[in-house]
Amino acid sequence: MACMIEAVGVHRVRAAEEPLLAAGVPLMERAAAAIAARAAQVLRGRQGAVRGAVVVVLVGPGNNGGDGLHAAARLARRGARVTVVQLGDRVHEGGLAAADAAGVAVRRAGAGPEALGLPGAARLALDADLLVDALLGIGATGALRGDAARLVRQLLAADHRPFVLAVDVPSGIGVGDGTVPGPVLPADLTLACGALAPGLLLPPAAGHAPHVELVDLDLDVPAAQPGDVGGPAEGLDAVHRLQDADVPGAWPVPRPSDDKYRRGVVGVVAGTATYPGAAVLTVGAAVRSGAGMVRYVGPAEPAAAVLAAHPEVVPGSGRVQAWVLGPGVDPEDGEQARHVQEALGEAGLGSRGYFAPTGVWGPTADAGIRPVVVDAGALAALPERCAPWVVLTPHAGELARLLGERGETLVREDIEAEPYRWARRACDLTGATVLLKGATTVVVGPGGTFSQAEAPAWLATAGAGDVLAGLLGTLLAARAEEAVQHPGLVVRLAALAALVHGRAATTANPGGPVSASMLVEALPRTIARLITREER
Ligand SMILES: NC(=O)C1=CN([C@@H]2O[C@H](COP(=O)(O)OP(=O)(O)OC[C@H]3O[C@@H](n4cnc5c(N)ncnc54)[C@H](OP(=O)(O)O)[C@@H]3O)[C@@H](O)[C@H]2O)[C@H](O)CC1
Ligand SMILES: [K+]
Repeated sequence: MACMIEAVGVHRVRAAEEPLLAAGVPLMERAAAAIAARAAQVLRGRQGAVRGAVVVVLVGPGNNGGDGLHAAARLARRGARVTVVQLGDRVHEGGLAAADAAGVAVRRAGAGPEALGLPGAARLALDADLLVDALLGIGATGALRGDAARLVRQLLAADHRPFVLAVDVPSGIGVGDGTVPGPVLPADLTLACGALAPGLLLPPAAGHAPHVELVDLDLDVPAAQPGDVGGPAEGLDAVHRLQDADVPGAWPVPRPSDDKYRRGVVGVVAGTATYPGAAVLTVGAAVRSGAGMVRYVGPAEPAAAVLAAHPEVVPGSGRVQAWVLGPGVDPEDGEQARHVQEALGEAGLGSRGYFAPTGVWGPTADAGIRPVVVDAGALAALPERCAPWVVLTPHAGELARLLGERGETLVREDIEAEPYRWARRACDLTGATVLLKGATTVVVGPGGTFSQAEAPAWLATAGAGDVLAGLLGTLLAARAEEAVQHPGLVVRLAALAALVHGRAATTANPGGPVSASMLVEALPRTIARLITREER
Protein backbone atom coordinates (compact mmCIF):
# COMPACT_ATOMS: atom_id res chain seq x y z
CA MET A 1 0.00 0.00 0.00
CA ALA A 2 2.62 2.41 1.05
CA CYS A 3 4.30 3.13 -2.26
CA MET A 4 1.47 3.11 -4.73
CA ILE A 5 0.92 6.18 -6.85
CA GLU A 6 -2.31 8.04 -6.32
CA ALA A 7 -3.90 10.30 -8.89
CA VAL A 8 -6.33 12.67 -7.27
CA GLY A 9 -9.69 13.76 -8.64
CA VAL A 10 -9.73 17.40 -9.72
CA HIS A 11 -12.37 18.36 -7.14
CA ARG A 12 -10.16 17.02 -4.35
CA VAL A 13 -7.12 18.98 -5.59
CA ARG A 14 -9.13 22.18 -5.74
CA ALA A 15 -10.47 21.58 -2.23
CA ALA A 16 -6.92 21.09 -0.96
CA GLU A 17 -5.66 24.24 -2.73
CA GLU A 18 -8.45 26.46 -1.47
CA PRO A 19 -7.37 27.05 2.15
CA LEU A 20 -3.76 27.57 1.10
CA LEU A 21 -4.65 30.13 -1.54
CA ALA A 22 -6.99 31.85 0.92
CA ALA A 23 -4.09 32.06 3.37
CA GLY A 24 -1.96 33.70 0.69
CA VAL A 25 0.38 30.75 0.09
CA PRO A 26 2.06 31.46 -3.27
CA LEU A 27 1.30 28.08 -4.87
CA MET A 28 1.83 29.29 -8.41
CA GLU A 29 5.24 30.77 -7.64
CA ARG A 30 6.23 27.54 -5.90
CA ALA A 31 5.07 25.48 -8.86
CA ALA A 32 6.86 27.79 -11.30
CA ALA A 33 10.10 27.68 -9.32
CA ALA A 34 10.10 23.88 -9.45
CA ILE A 35 9.18 23.85 -13.15
CA ALA A 36 11.96 26.31 -14.01
CA ALA A 37 14.49 24.33 -11.97
CA ARG A 38 13.57 21.08 -13.70
CA ALA A 39 13.54 22.77 -17.11
CA ALA A 40 17.02 24.13 -16.39
CA GLN A 41 18.17 20.63 -15.53
CA VAL A 42 16.78 19.34 -18.84
CA LEU A 43 18.56 22.12 -20.72
CA ARG A 44 21.86 21.48 -18.96
CA GLY A 45 21.55 17.79 -19.79
CA ARG A 46 20.66 18.33 -23.43
CA GLN A 47 22.36 21.62 -24.36
CA GLY A 48 25.13 21.77 -21.80
CA ALA A 49 23.89 25.07 -20.33
CA VAL A 50 20.80 27.13 -19.58
CA ARG A 51 22.41 30.36 -20.72
CA GLY A 52 21.68 30.90 -24.39
CA ALA A 53 19.29 27.95 -24.67
CA VAL A 54 16.15 28.71 -26.68
CA VAL A 55 12.93 28.16 -24.76
CA VAL A 56 9.39 28.64 -26.07
CA VAL A 57 6.51 28.62 -23.63
CA LEU A 58 2.99 28.11 -25.02
CA VAL A 59 0.63 29.90 -22.68
CA GLY A 60 -3.13 29.57 -22.32
CA PRO A 61 -5.69 31.74 -20.53
CA GLY A 62 -5.77 30.25 -17.04
CA ASN A 63 -3.51 29.45 -14.11
CA ASN A 64 -1.72 26.75 -16.10
CA GLY A 65 -0.60 29.58 -18.38
CA GLY A 66 0.27 31.51 -15.19
CA ASP A 67 2.60 28.72 -14.13
CA GLY A 68 4.19 28.88 -17.58
CA LEU A 69 4.68 32.66 -17.46
CA HIS A 70 6.29 32.61 -14.01
CA ALA A 71 8.54 29.73 -15.08
CA ALA A 72 9.44 31.68 -18.26
CA ALA A 73 10.49 34.65 -16.09
CA ARG A 74 12.73 32.45 -13.95
CA LEU A 75 14.36 30.79 -16.94
CA ALA A 76 15.02 34.16 -18.55
CA ARG A 77 16.72 35.28 -15.34
CA ARG A 78 19.02 32.27 -15.67
CA GLY A 79 20.05 33.44 -19.10
CA ALA A 80 17.79 31.36 -21.35
CA ARG A 81 16.40 33.04 -24.47
CA VAL A 82 12.72 32.73 -23.67
CA THR A 83 9.70 33.55 -25.81
CA VAL A 84 6.17 33.20 -24.57
CA VAL A 85 3.58 32.44 -27.23
CA GLN A 86 0.17 33.53 -26.01
CA LEU A 87 -2.81 31.60 -27.37
CA GLY A 88 -6.11 33.43 -27.06
CA ASP A 89 -7.01 36.88 -25.75
CA ARG A 90 -6.65 36.40 -22.01
CA VAL A 91 -3.59 35.64 -20.02
CA HIS A 92 -2.73 35.39 -16.31
CA GLU A 93 -1.97 38.95 -15.21
CA GLY A 94 0.51 38.25 -12.44
CA GLY A 95 2.37 35.85 -14.65
CA LEU A 96 2.47 38.38 -17.50
CA ALA A 97 3.87 41.05 -15.18
CA ALA A 98 6.59 38.66 -13.98
CA ALA A 99 7.51 37.72 -17.55
CA ASP A 100 7.60 41.37 -18.62
CA ALA A 101 9.77 42.27 -15.66
CA ALA A 102 12.24 39.52 -16.60
CA GLY A 103 12.45 40.80 -20.18
CA VAL A 104 10.66 37.82 -21.72
CA ALA A 105 9.27 38.44 -25.21
CA VAL A 106 5.52 37.75 -25.11
CA ARG A 107 4.08 37.23 -28.59
CA ARG A 108 0.53 36.47 -29.60
CA ALA A 109 -0.12 33.61 -31.96
CA GLY A 110 -2.94 33.75 -34.48
CA ALA A 111 -4.15 36.82 -36.38
CA GLY A 112 -3.57 40.51 -35.55
CA PRO A 113 -1.11 43.31 -36.31
CA GLU A 114 1.61 42.22 -33.85
CA ALA A 115 0.79 38.52 -33.92
CA LEU A 116 3.15 35.81 -35.07
CA GLY A 117 0.52 34.03 -37.12
CA LEU A 118 0.09 30.32 -36.57
CA PRO A 119 2.78 29.19 -39.04
CA GLY A 120 5.19 31.66 -37.42
CA ALA A 121 4.31 30.43 -33.95
CA ALA A 122 4.77 26.84 -35.07
CA ARG A 123 8.20 27.59 -36.57
CA LEU A 124 9.31 29.33 -33.41
CA ALA A 125 8.10 26.43 -31.28
CA LEU A 126 9.73 23.79 -33.48
CA ASP A 127 13.09 25.60 -33.48
CA ALA A 128 13.27 25.76 -29.69
CA ASP A 129 15.61 23.68 -27.56
CA LEU A 130 12.79 23.26 -25.08
CA LEU A 131 9.08 23.68 -25.64
CA VAL A 132 6.94 24.24 -22.54
CA ASP A 133 3.25 23.37 -22.84
CA ALA A 134 1.32 25.61 -20.45
CA LEU A 135 -1.85 25.91 -22.52
CA LEU A 136 -4.30 24.13 -20.27
CA GLY A 137 -4.22 22.27 -17.01
CA ILE A 138 -6.90 20.82 -14.79
CA GLY A 139 -9.33 23.56 -15.82
CA ALA A 140 -9.65 22.12 -19.33
CA THR A 141 -13.09 21.21 -20.57
CA GLY A 142 -13.23 19.14 -23.75
CA ALA A 143 -10.74 19.28 -26.58
CA LEU A 144 -8.34 22.16 -27.11
CA ARG A 145 -10.17 24.89 -28.99
CA GLY A 146 -9.39 27.68 -31.41
CA ASP A 147 -5.83 28.75 -32.20
CA ALA A 148 -4.40 26.49 -29.49
CA ALA A 149 -5.90 23.47 -31.24
CA ARG A 150 -4.74 24.67 -34.64
CA LEU A 151 -1.19 25.29 -33.41
CA VAL A 152 -0.93 21.90 -31.72
CA ARG A 153 -2.16 20.21 -34.92
CA GLN A 154 0.62 21.94 -36.84
CA LEU A 155 3.19 20.84 -34.28
CA LEU A 156 1.90 17.27 -34.43
CA ALA A 157 2.35 17.26 -38.20
CA ALA A 158 6.05 18.18 -37.94
CA ASP A 159 8.71 15.51 -38.48
CA HIS A 160 10.71 16.54 -35.45
CA ARG A 161 9.70 18.31 -32.30
CA PRO A 162 11.87 19.69 -29.55
CA PHE A 163 11.80 18.23 -26.05
CA VAL A 164 8.34 18.99 -24.67
CA LEU A 165 7.79 19.74 -21.00
CA ALA A 166 4.12 19.76 -20.02
CA VAL A 167 3.03 21.87 -17.07
CA ASP A 168 0.73 19.78 -14.87
CA VAL A 169 -0.74 17.76 -17.78
CA PRO A 170 -0.30 17.58 -21.55
CA SER A 171 -2.82 20.27 -22.52
CA GLY A 172 -6.15 19.03 -23.75
CA ILE A 173 -6.23 15.56 -22.19
CA GLY A 174 -9.36 14.54 -20.33
CA VAL A 175 -7.89 15.30 -16.91
CA GLY A 176 -10.57 13.39 -15.06
CA ASP A 177 -11.09 10.38 -17.28
CA GLY A 178 -7.98 9.85 -19.40
CA THR A 179 -9.62 10.57 -22.74
CA VAL A 180 -7.92 12.35 -25.63
CA PRO A 181 -10.78 14.39 -27.08
CA GLY A 182 -8.68 16.36 -29.58
CA PRO A 183 -5.11 17.27 -30.49
CA VAL A 184 -2.61 16.84 -27.65
CA LEU A 185 1.13 17.43 -27.72
CA PRO A 186 2.82 14.34 -26.28
CA ALA A 187 5.13 15.37 -23.45
CA ASP A 188 8.63 14.04 -22.90
CA LEU A 189 8.31 15.15 -19.30
CA THR A 190 5.18 16.10 -17.38
CA LEU A 191 5.48 18.01 -14.12
CA ALA A 192 2.29 17.45 -12.14
CA CYS A 193 1.64 20.43 -9.86
CA GLY A 194 0.62 19.39 -6.35
CA ALA A 195 -0.99 16.10 -7.37
CA LEU A 196 -1.36 13.81 -10.36
CA ALA A 197 -4.62 14.14 -12.28
CA PRO A 198 -6.39 10.84 -13.04
CA GLY A 199 -5.81 11.43 -16.76
CA LEU A 200 -2.08 11.01 -16.19
CA LEU A 201 -2.62 7.37 -15.19
CA LEU A 202 -5.57 6.42 -17.38
CA PRO A 203 -5.31 5.37 -21.03
CA PRO A 204 -5.24 6.64 -23.69
CA ALA A 205 -4.20 10.06 -22.26
CA ALA A 206 -1.51 8.48 -20.09
CA GLY A 207 0.28 7.50 -23.30
CA HIS A 208 0.91 11.22 -23.91
CA ALA A 209 2.63 11.51 -20.53
CA PRO A 210 4.97 8.55 -20.24
CA HIS A 211 7.25 10.33 -17.72
CA VAL A 212 5.48 12.12 -14.91
CA GLU A 213 7.14 13.77 -11.93
CA LEU A 214 5.31 15.33 -9.03
CA VAL A 215 6.01 18.91 -8.00
CA ASP A 216 5.27 18.74 -4.31
CA LEU A 217 3.31 21.81 -3.21
CA ASP A 218 2.59 20.51 0.29
CA LEU A 219 -1.09 20.19 -0.52
CA ASP A 220 -2.96 18.45 2.24
CA VAL A 221 -5.09 16.15 0.10
CA PRO A 222 -7.00 13.87 2.45
CA ALA A 223 -6.05 10.27 1.68
CA ALA A 224 -8.64 8.45 -0.40
CA GLN A 225 -9.01 4.80 0.35
CA PRO A 226 -9.00 2.53 -2.68
CA GLY A 227 -12.66 1.93 -1.82
CA ASP A 228 -13.61 5.55 -2.45
CA VAL A 229 -15.54 6.06 -5.63
CA GLY A 230 -16.49 9.53 -6.76
CA GLY A 231 -20.09 10.29 -7.56
CA PRO A 232 -21.01 11.08 -11.16
CA ALA A 233 -21.28 14.80 -10.40
CA GLU A 234 -17.76 15.08 -9.04
CA GLY A 235 -16.00 12.61 -11.27
CA LEU A 236 -13.39 10.15 -10.25
CA ASP A 237 -12.06 10.46 -6.69
CA ALA A 238 -8.80 8.65 -7.17
CA VAL A 239 -6.89 6.30 -9.41
CA HIS A 240 -4.18 4.15 -7.92
CA ARG A 241 -1.18 2.44 -9.45
CA LEU A 242 0.74 -0.24 -7.62
CA GLN A 243 4.50 -0.09 -7.76
CA ASP A 244 7.00 -2.95 -7.57
CA ALA A 245 7.72 -1.96 -3.97
CA ASP A 246 4.07 -2.69 -3.09
CA VAL A 247 4.38 -6.32 -4.09
CA PRO A 248 6.08 -7.71 -0.96
CA GLY A 249 3.33 -6.30 1.25
CA ALA A 250 0.52 -7.46 -1.02
CA TRP A 251 1.66 -10.87 -2.21
CA PRO A 252 0.30 -13.83 -0.20
CA VAL A 253 3.59 -15.31 0.97
CA PRO A 254 2.88 -18.63 2.73
CA ARG A 255 3.63 -19.01 6.43
CA PRO A 256 5.46 -22.09 7.71
CA SER A 257 2.22 -23.38 9.24
CA ASP A 258 0.24 -23.19 5.98
CA ASP A 259 -0.73 -26.38 4.20
CA LYS A 260 -1.75 -26.59 0.57
CA TYR A 261 -5.43 -26.04 1.34
CA ARG A 262 -4.82 -22.99 3.50
CA ARG A 263 -2.61 -21.51 0.79
CA GLY A 264 -5.54 -21.69 -1.58
CA VAL A 265 -6.92 -24.17 -4.06
CA VAL A 266 -7.70 -22.78 -7.51
CA GLY A 267 -10.34 -24.40 -9.68
CA VAL A 268 -9.97 -23.87 -13.41
CA VAL A 269 -12.69 -24.35 -16.02
CA ALA A 270 -10.87 -23.68 -19.27
CA GLY A 271 -10.21 -25.11 -22.70
CA THR A 272 -12.03 -27.46 -25.02
CA ALA A 273 -10.89 -30.16 -27.40
CA THR A 274 -10.40 -27.36 -29.95
CA TYR A 275 -8.53 -25.06 -27.55
CA PRO A 276 -6.54 -27.24 -25.15
CA GLY A 277 -3.76 -24.64 -25.02
CA ALA A 278 -5.89 -22.19 -23.04
CA ALA A 279 -6.35 -24.81 -20.34
CA VAL A 280 -2.61 -25.54 -20.20
CA LEU A 281 -1.70 -21.86 -19.95
CA THR A 282 -4.35 -20.91 -17.38
CA VAL A 283 -3.55 -23.86 -15.16
CA GLY A 284 0.18 -23.34 -15.64
CA ALA A 285 -0.08 -19.72 -14.53
CA ALA A 286 -2.08 -20.70 -11.44
CA VAL A 287 0.42 -23.43 -10.53
CA ARG A 288 3.48 -21.32 -11.15
CA SER A 289 2.26 -18.28 -9.29
CA GLY A 290 2.11 -20.38 -6.15
CA ALA A 291 -1.35 -21.90 -5.72
CA GLY A 292 -1.47 -24.50 -2.95
CA MET A 293 -3.24 -26.76 -5.40
CA VAL A 294 -4.97 -26.48 -8.78
CA ARG A 295 -7.98 -28.49 -9.85
CA TYR A 296 -8.75 -28.71 -13.54
CA VAL A 297 -12.29 -29.23 -14.75
CA GLY A 298 -12.79 -29.98 -18.43
CA PRO A 299 -13.06 -32.57 -21.18
CA ALA A 300 -10.62 -35.46 -21.63
CA GLU A 301 -8.41 -33.95 -24.36
CA PRO A 302 -7.48 -30.69 -22.62
CA ALA A 303 -7.31 -32.55 -19.29
CA ALA A 304 -4.68 -34.88 -20.75
CA ALA A 305 -2.71 -31.92 -22.11
CA VAL A 306 -2.92 -30.14 -18.75
CA LEU A 307 -1.70 -33.20 -16.84
CA ALA A 308 1.11 -33.83 -19.30
CA ALA A 309 2.35 -30.26 -18.84
CA HIS A 310 1.59 -29.96 -15.11
CA PRO A 311 1.47 -33.34 -13.36
CA GLU A 312 0.78 -31.66 -9.99
CA VAL A 313 -2.72 -30.69 -11.14
CA VAL A 314 -5.70 -32.58 -9.72
CA PRO A 315 -8.30 -33.39 -12.38
CA GLY A 316 -12.01 -33.02 -11.68
CA SER A 317 -14.22 -30.90 -9.47
CA GLY A 318 -13.78 -30.51 -5.75
CA ARG A 319 -13.48 -27.93 -3.02
CA VAL A 320 -11.68 -24.78 -4.12
CA GLN A 321 -11.11 -21.29 -2.71
CA ALA A 322 -11.41 -19.47 -6.05
CA TRP A 323 -12.51 -20.27 -9.58
CA VAL A 324 -11.08 -19.23 -12.91
CA LEU A 325 -13.68 -19.62 -15.62
CA GLY A 326 -13.68 -19.25 -19.34
CA PRO A 327 -10.27 -19.16 -21.08
CA GLY A 328 -10.68 -21.11 -24.32
CA VAL A 329 -14.23 -22.10 -23.38
CA ASP A 330 -16.85 -22.13 -26.09
CA PRO A 331 -20.10 -20.80 -24.56
CA GLU A 332 -21.94 -23.31 -26.77
CA ASP A 333 -20.05 -26.23 -25.24
CA GLY A 334 -22.72 -27.81 -23.03
CA GLU A 335 -20.44 -29.56 -20.59
CA GLN A 336 -18.08 -26.65 -19.94
CA ALA A 337 -21.04 -24.24 -19.80
CA ARG A 338 -22.52 -26.39 -17.02
CA HIS A 339 -19.22 -26.32 -15.09
CA VAL A 340 -19.16 -22.54 -15.45
CA GLN A 341 -22.70 -22.27 -14.07
CA GLU A 342 -21.87 -24.49 -11.10
CA ALA A 343 -18.82 -22.41 -10.27
CA LEU A 344 -20.76 -19.17 -10.62
CA GLY A 345 -23.20 -20.66 -8.12
CA GLU A 346 -20.29 -21.06 -5.68
CA ALA A 347 -19.55 -17.37 -6.16
CA GLY A 348 -23.02 -16.72 -4.76
CA LEU A 349 -24.45 -15.69 -8.10
CA GLY A 350 -27.76 -16.76 -9.52
CA SER A 351 -30.41 -17.79 -7.05
CA ARG A 352 -28.91 -16.28 -3.91
CA GLY A 353 -28.45 -12.67 -5.10
CA TYR A 354 -25.86 -11.31 -2.68
CA PHE A 355 -25.59 -7.97 -4.36
CA ALA A 356 -28.68 -5.80 -4.58
CA PRO A 357 -29.49 -4.25 -7.98
CA THR A 358 -29.30 -0.85 -6.31
CA GLY A 359 -25.57 -1.35 -5.93
CA VAL A 360 -25.93 -1.46 -2.16
CA TRP A 361 -23.75 -4.00 -0.42
CA GLY A 362 -25.93 -7.03 0.27
CA PRO A 363 -26.19 -9.31 3.26
CA THR A 364 -22.93 -10.49 4.75
CA ALA A 365 -21.50 -13.12 2.49
CA ASP A 366 -21.42 -16.56 4.04
CA ALA A 367 -18.29 -18.63 4.37
CA GLY A 368 -19.15 -20.75 1.34
CA ILE A 369 -18.85 -17.94 -1.19
CA ARG A 370 -15.86 -18.10 -3.55
CA PRO A 371 -14.22 -15.30 -5.53
CA VAL A 372 -14.20 -16.00 -9.23
CA VAL A 373 -12.38 -14.80 -12.34
CA VAL A 374 -14.69 -14.67 -15.34
CA ASP A 375 -12.79 -14.56 -18.62
CA ALA A 376 -13.43 -15.03 -22.35
CA GLY A 377 -16.12 -17.66 -23.02
CA ALA A 378 -17.55 -17.46 -19.50
CA LEU A 379 -18.41 -13.75 -19.85
CA ALA A 380 -21.49 -14.74 -21.85
CA ALA A 381 -22.73 -16.79 -18.89
CA LEU A 382 -22.86 -13.92 -16.40
CA PRO A 383 -26.12 -13.24 -14.62
CA GLU A 384 -27.55 -9.71 -14.61
CA ARG A 385 -26.01 -8.80 -11.26
CA CYS A 386 -22.73 -10.01 -9.86
CA ALA A 387 -20.70 -9.06 -6.82
CA PRO A 388 -17.34 -7.34 -6.31
CA TRP A 389 -15.56 -10.65 -5.74
CA VAL A 390 -16.46 -11.61 -9.30
CA VAL A 391 -13.64 -10.25 -11.47
CA LEU A 392 -14.41 -9.89 -15.16
CA THR A 393 -11.30 -9.83 -17.36
CA PRO A 394 -12.44 -8.76 -20.83
CA HIS A 395 -10.36 -7.16 -23.55
CA ALA A 396 -11.90 -4.20 -25.38
CA GLY A 397 -13.83 -6.32 -27.89
CA GLU A 398 -15.27 -8.55 -25.19
CA LEU A 399 -16.27 -5.55 -23.09
CA ALA A 400 -18.05 -4.03 -26.09
CA ARG A 401 -19.99 -7.29 -26.46
CA LEU A 402 -20.76 -7.52 -22.75
CA LEU A 403 -22.09 -3.96 -22.68
CA GLY A 404 -23.92 -4.57 -25.95
CA GLU A 405 -25.85 -7.34 -24.24
CA ARG A 406 -26.80 -4.78 -21.60
CA GLY A 407 -28.18 -2.14 -23.93
CA GLU A 408 -25.13 -0.10 -25.01
CA THR A 409 -24.31 0.14 -28.70
CA LEU A 410 -20.54 0.02 -28.85
CA VAL A 411 -17.61 -1.23 -30.85
CA ARG A 412 -14.09 -2.04 -29.71
CA GLU A 413 -12.82 1.43 -30.74
CA ASP A 414 -15.33 3.11 -28.41
CA ILE A 415 -13.91 1.13 -25.52
CA GLU A 416 -10.34 1.95 -26.53
CA ALA A 417 -11.17 5.67 -26.68
CA GLU A 418 -12.74 5.69 -23.20
CA PRO A 419 -11.53 2.63 -21.33
CA TYR A 420 -12.19 4.05 -17.87
CA ARG A 421 -15.70 5.16 -18.73
CA TRP A 422 -16.75 1.80 -20.10
CA ALA A 423 -15.05 -0.29 -17.47
CA ARG A 424 -16.86 1.84 -14.90
CA ARG A 425 -20.13 1.35 -16.79
CA ALA A 426 -19.67 -2.42 -16.79
CA CYS A 427 -18.90 -2.32 -13.09
CA ASP A 428 -21.99 -0.20 -12.38
CA LEU A 429 -24.22 -2.42 -14.51
CA THR A 430 -23.01 -5.75 -13.17
CA GLY A 431 -21.68 -4.98 -9.69
CA ALA A 432 -18.54 -6.94 -10.58
CA THR A 433 -14.93 -5.81 -10.49
CA VAL A 434 -13.83 -5.23 -14.07
CA LEU A 435 -10.24 -5.68 -15.24
CA LEU A 436 -10.07 -4.27 -18.75
CA LYS A 437 -7.01 -5.67 -20.51
CA GLY A 438 -4.95 -3.42 -22.74
CA ALA A 439 -1.52 -1.85 -23.13
CA THR A 440 -2.44 -0.16 -19.87
CA THR A 441 -4.77 -2.30 -17.81
CA VAL A 442 -7.59 -0.52 -16.02
CA VAL A 443 -9.27 -2.16 -13.04
CA VAL A 444 -12.55 -0.64 -11.91
CA GLY A 445 -14.50 -2.10 -9.06
CA PRO A 446 -16.86 -1.19 -6.29
CA GLY A 447 -13.55 -1.18 -4.40
CA GLY A 448 -11.86 1.61 -6.38
CA THR A 449 -9.89 2.17 -9.57
CA PHE A 450 -6.38 1.07 -10.52
CA SER A 451 -4.33 1.47 -13.66
CA GLN A 452 -1.23 -0.63 -14.35
CA ALA A 453 1.14 0.07 -17.22
CA GLU A 454 3.96 -2.45 -16.75
CA ALA A 455 3.16 -4.56 -19.79
CA PRO A 456 5.62 -4.20 -22.67
CA ALA A 457 3.97 -4.05 -26.11
CA TRP A 458 5.36 -7.56 -26.74
CA LEU A 459 2.78 -8.86 -24.30
CA ALA A 460 -0.02 -8.40 -26.84
CA THR A 461 0.21 -12.05 -27.80
CA ALA A 462 -2.11 -15.06 -27.94
CA GLY A 463 -2.67 -16.72 -24.59
CA ALA A 464 -1.36 -13.83 -22.46
CA GLY A 465 -4.89 -13.25 -21.15
CA ASP A 466 -5.19 -16.90 -20.07
CA VAL A 467 -2.01 -16.46 -18.04
CA LEU A 468 -3.39 -13.36 -16.35
CA ALA A 469 -6.61 -15.19 -15.44
CA GLY A 470 -4.70 -18.08 -13.86
CA LEU A 471 -2.39 -15.76 -11.95
CA LEU A 472 -5.31 -13.76 -10.60
CA GLY A 473 -7.05 -16.99 -9.60
CA THR A 474 -4.10 -17.88 -7.37
CA LEU A 475 -4.17 -14.47 -5.69
CA LEU A 476 -7.91 -14.63 -5.05
CA ALA A 477 -7.70 -18.20 -3.74
CA ALA A 478 -4.99 -17.24 -1.27
CA ARG A 479 -7.10 -14.45 0.20
CA ALA A 480 -10.56 -15.75 -0.62
CA GLU A 481 -12.41 -15.01 2.61
CA GLU A 482 -11.05 -11.47 2.89
CA ALA A 483 -11.76 -10.86 -0.78
CA VAL A 484 -15.42 -11.69 -0.32
CA GLN A 485 -15.61 -9.25 2.59
CA HIS A 486 -13.56 -6.38 1.15
CA PRO A 487 -14.13 -5.08 -2.39
CA GLY A 488 -11.04 -2.88 -1.96
CA LEU A 489 -8.90 -6.00 -1.68
CA VAL A 490 -10.32 -7.55 -4.85
CA VAL A 491 -9.54 -4.55 -7.01
CA ARG A 492 -6.04 -4.37 -5.50
CA LEU A 493 -5.35 -8.06 -6.13
CA ALA A 494 -6.49 -7.65 -9.73
CA ALA A 495 -4.07 -4.72 -10.11
CA LEU A 496 -1.34 -6.81 -8.50
CA ALA A 497 -1.96 -9.59 -11.03
CA ALA A 498 -1.67 -7.08 -13.89
CA LEU A 499 1.60 -5.71 -12.48
CA VAL A 500 3.19 -9.14 -12.06
CA HIS A 501 1.92 -10.23 -15.49
CA GLY A 502 3.61 -7.23 -17.11
CA ARG A 503 6.83 -7.71 -15.16
CA ALA A 504 6.92 -11.42 -16.06
CA ALA A 505 7.00 -10.49 -19.74
CA THR A 506 10.08 -8.37 -19.15
CA THR A 507 11.70 -11.05 -17.01
CA ALA A 508 11.00 -13.66 -19.71
CA ASN A 509 12.82 -11.70 -22.37
CA PRO A 510 13.82 -8.14 -21.54
CA GLY A 511 13.09 -5.89 -24.51
CA GLY A 512 12.14 -8.68 -26.90
CA PRO A 513 9.35 -10.98 -28.01
CA VAL A 514 7.56 -13.09 -25.47
CA SER A 515 5.07 -15.94 -25.79
CA ALA A 516 2.42 -16.92 -23.27
CA SER A 517 4.36 -20.08 -22.45
CA MET A 518 7.48 -18.03 -21.73
CA LEU A 519 5.38 -15.88 -19.45
CA VAL A 520 4.22 -18.91 -17.47
CA GLU A 521 7.84 -20.08 -17.19
CA ALA A 522 8.94 -16.68 -15.94
CA LEU A 523 6.30 -16.31 -13.22
CA PRO A 524 8.09 -18.05 -10.32
CA ARG A 525 11.30 -16.07 -10.64
CA THR A 526 9.45 -12.81 -11.34
CA ILE A 527 7.43 -13.25 -8.17
CA ALA A 528 10.49 -14.26 -6.17
CA ARG A 529 12.39 -11.17 -7.28
CA LEU A 530 9.47 -8.86 -6.60
CA ILE A 531 8.67 -10.21 -3.15
CA THR A 532 12.29 -10.22 -2.09
CA ARG A 533 12.58 -6.75 -3.61
CA GLU A 534 15.62 -7.58 -5.67
CA GLU A 535 13.98 -6.45 -8.91
CA ARG A 536 14.27 -2.72 -9.45
N1 LIG B 1 -2.55 21.95 -8.33
C1 LIG B 1 -2.07 23.04 -7.74
O1 LIG B 1 -1.85 23.08 -6.58
C2 LIG B 1 -1.82 24.27 -8.48
C3 LIG B 1 -2.12 24.36 -9.82
N2 LIG B 1 -1.96 25.46 -10.51
C4 LIG B 1 -2.09 25.44 -11.92
O2 LIG B 1 -3.38 25.85 -12.23
C5 LIG B 1 -3.94 25.02 -13.21
C6 LIG B 1 -5.41 25.10 -13.19
O3 LIG B 1 -5.74 26.43 -13.51
P1 LIG B 1 -7.17 26.89 -14.01
O4 LIG B 1 -7.09 28.36 -14.23
O5 LIG B 1 -8.19 26.43 -13.08
O6 LIG B 1 -7.38 26.11 -15.34
P2 LIG B 1 -6.53 26.03 -16.70
O7 LIG B 1 -5.35 26.88 -16.68
O8 LIG B 1 -6.35 24.61 -16.97
O9 LIG B 1 -7.50 26.58 -17.83
C7 LIG B 1 -8.69 27.26 -17.60
C8 LIG B 1 -8.90 28.25 -18.71
O10 LIG B 1 -8.83 27.59 -19.96
C9 LIG B 1 -10.05 27.78 -20.69
N3 LIG B 1 -10.39 26.51 -21.31
C10 LIG B 1 -10.98 25.46 -20.74
N4 LIG B 1 -11.06 24.44 -21.59
C11 LIG B 1 -10.54 24.87 -22.75
C12 LIG B 1 -10.35 24.28 -24.01
N5 LIG B 1 -10.76 23.03 -24.23
N6 LIG B 1 -9.75 24.96 -25.00
C13 LIG B 1 -9.35 26.23 -24.77
N7 LIG B 1 -9.52 26.88 -23.58
C14 LIG B 1 -10.10 26.20 -22.59
C15 LIG B 1 -11.03 28.22 -19.69
O11 LIG B 1 -11.92 29.05 -20.38
P3 LIG B 1 -13.50 28.97 -20.11
O12 LIG B 1 -14.07 29.89 -21.09
O13 LIG B 1 -13.87 27.53 -20.32
O14 LIG B 1 -13.67 29.37 -18.69
C16 LIG B 1 -10.21 28.94 -18.64
O15 LIG B 1 -10.00 30.27 -19.02
C17 LIG B 1 -3.34 23.70 -12.90
O16 LIG B 1 -3.42 22.81 -13.96
C18 LIG B 1 -1.90 24.09 -12.55
O17 LIG B 1 -1.14 24.20 -13.72
C19 LIG B 1 -1.61 26.72 -9.86
O18 LIG B 1 -0.30 27.04 -10.18
C20 LIG B 1 -1.76 26.65 -8.33
C21 LIG B 1 -1.25 25.42 -7.76
K1 LIG C 1 -0.35 21.97 -19.70
